Amino acid sequence: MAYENELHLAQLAVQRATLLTRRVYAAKSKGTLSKSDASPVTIGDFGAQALIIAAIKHAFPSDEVVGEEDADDLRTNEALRSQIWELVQEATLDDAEAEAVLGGPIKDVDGMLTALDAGRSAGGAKGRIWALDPIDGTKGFLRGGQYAVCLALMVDGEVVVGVLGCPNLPVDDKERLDTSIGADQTDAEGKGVLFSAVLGHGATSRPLTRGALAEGTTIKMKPLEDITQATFCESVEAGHSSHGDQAAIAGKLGITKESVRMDSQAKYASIARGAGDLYLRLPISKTYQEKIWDHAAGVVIVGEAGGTVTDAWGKKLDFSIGRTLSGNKGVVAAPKAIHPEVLKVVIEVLSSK
Ligand SMILES: Nc1ncnc2c1ncn2[C@@H]1O[C@H](COP(=O)(O)O)[C@@H](O)[C@H]1OP(=O)(O)O
Ligand SMILES: [Mg+2]
Repeated sequence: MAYENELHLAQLAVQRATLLTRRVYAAKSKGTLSKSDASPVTIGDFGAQALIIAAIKHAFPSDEVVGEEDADDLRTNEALRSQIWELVQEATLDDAEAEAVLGGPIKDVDGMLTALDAGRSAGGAKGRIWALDPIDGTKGFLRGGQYAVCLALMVDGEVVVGVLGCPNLPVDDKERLDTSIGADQTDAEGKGVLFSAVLGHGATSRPLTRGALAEGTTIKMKPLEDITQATFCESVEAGHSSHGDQAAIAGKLGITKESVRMDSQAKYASIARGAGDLYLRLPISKTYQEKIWDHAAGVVIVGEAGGTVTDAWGKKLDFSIGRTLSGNKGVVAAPKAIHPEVLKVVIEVLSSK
């Protein structure tokens, strides 16, 4: 299979980093996250980004990375730096082979800072560039709801590999799909899902483990014969997409079920495995540009599970422009067969404003 080594590296790197974020949340819940006064999101973000970039640079030294964070804050904040260094050192997988693929633990503090700083790529249309969001859905992370550790590889501007670590999604998609799953979160095994896809080679999911990867299962979007029976996903945050426009679109499509609101790219993952059908993200701000790391992994996973993802005007999401999706507005994700019908209504609603 194409990109087999990249996929394996990405899966293990995301798994190791996701476990770190879960440990941060557990420490926050227990009140033992006291060393610096930084928010748990900041701590998790830095730790996860350092771990993932260190692994990428070990395996593919000349690849670039577009990451959300850099090391500036850590260079000036000693308490934060040592807290994150401690966490990063402890974050090893329980499997020597997996650790060897990742290059083992980061060697020293400088190595951690160098890894963080390697996320400054400007992106673009040429070469191999990874897009990384160490904690997507920060609000979800803080409320013990959905969040995701997101990593994708783009080659010449096209997303070819995507991996999402969703530690608070139920392993069994028949379980309820809501946002109150992580309230009693620990870093114990038995919760969470790792999703992945390679362009042209399908999408899979597997339970999140602490060691070697669990066996993967192919995922597919739910075949939807009657659009009025659809379940649509949207952001929890009303400031991130227009709940009003999305309700109007659902109404025009004859959808009567209430939307499922969740944070992060867990929405892409959920519809890809058939726990929901549509994802609507209608722009609310005229100026906000979506970031590539907020969509790259989710888009290839939905595409490989039988879906189509475009922006709100039907354009393909263009990951080749730089760090943002400056050529696009909004997101419409749906099973291939019904995407045109959904898009028609989206455009009607947007045009009538
Ligand atoms: N005005 C906005 N419109 C759309 N997305 C936004 C906006 N402001 C922030 N975001 C991004 O939405 C993502 C979360 O989306 P969701 O609501 O689906 O969980 C975050 O990565 C967040 O970026 P940031 O992390 O820079 O705040
Ligand atoms: Mg994000």
